[in-house]
Amino acid sequence: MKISTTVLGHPRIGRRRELKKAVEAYWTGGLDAAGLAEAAARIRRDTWTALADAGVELLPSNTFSLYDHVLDAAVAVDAVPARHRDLGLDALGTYFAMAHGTATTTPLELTKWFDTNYHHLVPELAPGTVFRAVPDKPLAEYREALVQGHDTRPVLVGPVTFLLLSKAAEDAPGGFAPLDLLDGLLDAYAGVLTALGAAGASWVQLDEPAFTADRSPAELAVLRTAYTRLSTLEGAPNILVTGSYGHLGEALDVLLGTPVHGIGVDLATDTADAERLAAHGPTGKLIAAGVIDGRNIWRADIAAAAALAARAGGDDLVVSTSCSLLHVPHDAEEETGLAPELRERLAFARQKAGEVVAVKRVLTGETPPAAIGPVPDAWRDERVRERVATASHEGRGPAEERRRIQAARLNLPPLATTTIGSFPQTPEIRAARATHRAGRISEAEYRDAMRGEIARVIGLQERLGLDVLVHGEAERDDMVRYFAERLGGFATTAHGWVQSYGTRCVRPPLLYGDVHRPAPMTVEWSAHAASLTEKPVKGMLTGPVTILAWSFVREDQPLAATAAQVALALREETVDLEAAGIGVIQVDEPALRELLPPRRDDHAAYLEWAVAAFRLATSGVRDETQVHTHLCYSEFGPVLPAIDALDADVTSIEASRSRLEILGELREGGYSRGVGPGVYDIHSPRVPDAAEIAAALRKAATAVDPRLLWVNPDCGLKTRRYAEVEPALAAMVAAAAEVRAELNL
Ligand SMILES: Nc1nc2c(c(=O)[nH]1)N[C@@H](CNc1ccc(C(=O)N[C@@H](CCC(=O)N[C@@H](CCC(=O)N[C@@H](CCC(=O)O)C(=O)O)C(=O)O)C(=O)O)cc1)CN2
Ligand code: MET
Ligand SMILES: [Zn+2]
Repeated sequence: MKISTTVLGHPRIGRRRELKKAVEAYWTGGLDAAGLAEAAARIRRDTWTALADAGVELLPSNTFSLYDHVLDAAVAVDAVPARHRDLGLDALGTYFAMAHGTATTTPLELTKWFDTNYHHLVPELAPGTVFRAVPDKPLAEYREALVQGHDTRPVLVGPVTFLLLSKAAEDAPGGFAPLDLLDGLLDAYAGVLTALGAAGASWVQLDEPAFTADRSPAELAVLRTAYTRLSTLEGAPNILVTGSYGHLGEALDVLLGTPVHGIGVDLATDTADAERLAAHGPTGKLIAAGVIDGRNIWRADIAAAAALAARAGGDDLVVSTSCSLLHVPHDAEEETGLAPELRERLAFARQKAGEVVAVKRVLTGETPPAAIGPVPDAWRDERVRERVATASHEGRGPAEERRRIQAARLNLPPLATTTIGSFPQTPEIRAARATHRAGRISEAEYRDAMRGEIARVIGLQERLGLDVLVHGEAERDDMVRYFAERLGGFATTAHGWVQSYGTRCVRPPLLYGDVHRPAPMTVEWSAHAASLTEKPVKGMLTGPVTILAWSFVREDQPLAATAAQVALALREETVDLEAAGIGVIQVDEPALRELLPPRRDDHAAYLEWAVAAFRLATSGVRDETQVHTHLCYSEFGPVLPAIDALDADVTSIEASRSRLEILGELREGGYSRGVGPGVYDIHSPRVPDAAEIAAALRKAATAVDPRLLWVNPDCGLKTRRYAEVEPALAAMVAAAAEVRAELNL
C-alpha cells in the first residue's frame, strides 16, 4: 500500500495580507505591474516552502490568485465578456475590469462560493462564446515551482463546476444554458491540460465541488462525459477530481466508472463517501482522503482521521484536506495573545499541513497520535444553558397588525429611502482605531472620534434627504468581530485573516464557549445618533446565523444550540435598544443562505434552527418597533419560504447584480412584507445615475406592491469612498422622488 500527503489548496493572501496591500497599491498607482508580480511570486514561494517544511509530499500549484480562482478559470479558457475585452486594456487591466468594473462597465456578478464566506465571480456565457485554451497562468506557476525544486500538481476549477457556476449573459437567448457549451469548453480544457503535460506536470487537480450538492441525472451524465474524455487525452497529466464541502454520493459512483486517475473526497464535512468507497472495494485509483477539515480551525483527532482515511483509501492513498485551505488563516502560532488552553486547540493552515503528515505517520506506524484534552470547565456557563432551555420566540402580534401600528408611529413616505447600515470606513476612522489599539489614544478619545463621525454621517443623511437614518457603523471594524469582542465565549485573533473576496479579508472570531452578553454592545452609538435628528434611526445588529457563519464555531454541540445562545444575547440587545427609544432595529442575516447545506435533504433541519434563532433574537420587542433584516450575496430561491418565516417587518435584499431576479421569485411566493430590493451595486466603484435607479425602481414596482417597497442600496457602504457614496445616494433619493410622483402614491 502506498501512502502520501497533500493539501488541496492554500491561503494566498500572504501571512500579513501582502497580496491585499500589493493589489490595492497597484490599483491606486503606487505599485507597477512588475512590483505586483514580485509580491505575488513571494507569496507563492512562501506557500511551497511552508508546505514542504511541514513534510507535505505532493504540493499543489495554481492555487494562488490575484483576485479569484473562478475568474482565473474564465481567463484560462478565454471566457472574457465583450464589454471587458472591448476596453482594449492589457491582460491585467482586463482581468481587474472583470473583477470590479470600471467607470463605464459593470463587473461580473459576485456570489458565494458554496457554503463558505468566500465569494467568487460568475463567468458570463452565451451561445456565441468561443473558448480557447489560455494556459499561461497555470503553466507559469508550474514552471516557477519547478525551478524552486517542487514538481507540483496544478489545480483548476473543473469544467463541469465551471459551467454550473456560470450564468447566461444578459443578451443570451431564453433557452440557453451554460451546460450547452460543454464540448467547446472540454476542447479548451484539453488544450490547457496537454500544455501542462508537455511542461512536465504528471498530475492536475480538477475541483468539482458542484457535485457535493444534489445533481440531476443529466448533470451527472455531463460529469461522466467530461471525465471520460479528459482522462483519456493523449499527452495530458493524470487527473485528480475532487469534491469538497459535502459528500459526492452518486457523483462518486459516476467518477469511479470513468478512467479518471484519482478522486478526492471531503470526509471532514461528511463521512458518507468513505462508506461508499469501502463498499465499492478496490478502485484502482488514487484516493485523496480529505480527513483534515479545511474549513474549521480546531485541531483534528489524528487517530480518528487516520482510521477514516484507512477506510476510504485503497492501495494508493493520499492523506489530504477536505477542501482548499483558502478558508483558514495562516498560522495559529502567531496568536500569542490567546489563552494557551485555547491556542493549543487550534490548527490554522500551517498546523493543518502538519496534521496531514501526522495522519500518515500514524497510518505507517511511525508515531502514535497525540491526544487532545477535554474542553475546559470554565468554558461552560450553566446560567446561559438554563436560559436557552426556557426561551421562547413567540411574542409579537400578527405582521399585518404590526404594519399598521408602525406606519402610524413612523409616518414614512411610500418608497421610503434608507441605507443598509455602514458608511465608508475612512482612513481617519481606521487610523483612530489603530492608534487606540496601540494605546496611543485613550478610550475616551476614541469614543469622541466615533461620536464625531456619527454626527457627520447623520448630518450627511439629513442633507441628502434620506428617510430612515443609520449611525454608520464607524465603530465596527467588522460586523461580526465587533460583537464577538463584546460577547463572552468568543475570542478574536490578531493575524487570523481569511480572504472573503478579491482584496477583502476578514478575521473570523473563535466561538469556543457558552455565549453571554456582559453589557449592552451598540446602545450608546445608536442613542447618540438618535439624539442628533428628528428622523428615525435604525439600530443595527448582526444576526445569530451570520455570527455563526462568519466565526469558527465549537464542534462539541449542535450549531442549533450555539445559535440559540447567540440569539439570546442579541435579544437582550434589542430590548435595550428599544428602551433607549430606538424604533427601528435591523438584524442583518447576510449569511442565512450561506449555511444552507448543499443537499436538499438537509435543508429543512437547518432552516428550522436558523429561523428559530432569528426569531428568538427579534421577538422580544413590542409591535410598534419595526424589525428589519438584510440579506445579500446569493441566490435566495431555496430559502424564500424561510425569509418569510423570519417574520421581519422589512427585508432589504441584494438584487442589482442579479438584475432584480429576486423580485419575480418573491411575487410568486406571495410575499407581503416590506421589501427593499437593492437598487444599485455597492461592490463596484461605479456611481449610478438617477435615471438608472429610477428604472430599477419602476421594474421593482411592477413586481411587488409599491406600498411595500423600500429604496436602498444592495448592501452596506463601508467599502466605498465618500466621493462615490454621496452622488450615488443623492441619485437614489432623487429617483425615489421621481418614481413616487409617477406612481401617485
Ligand atoms: N466577517 C464578514 N464577512 C463578510 C462580510 C463582512 O462584512 N464581514 N461582508 C460580506 C463581504 N465581505 C467583506 C469582507 C471584508 C470586507 C472588508 O472591508 N475588510 C477589510 C478589513 C476590515 C477590518 O478588519 N478593518 C480593521 C483594520 C484592520 C487592518 O487593516 N489593520 C491594519 C492596521 C490598522 C490600519 O492601519 O488600518 C493591519 O492589521 O495591518 C479596522 O477597521 O480596524 C479589508 O479587507 O480591508 C468587506 C466585505 C460577506 N462576508
Ligand atoms: N449592516 C451591514 C452593513 O451595512 C450589513 C452588511 S451585509 C454584508 O455593512
Ligand atoms: Zn449586505
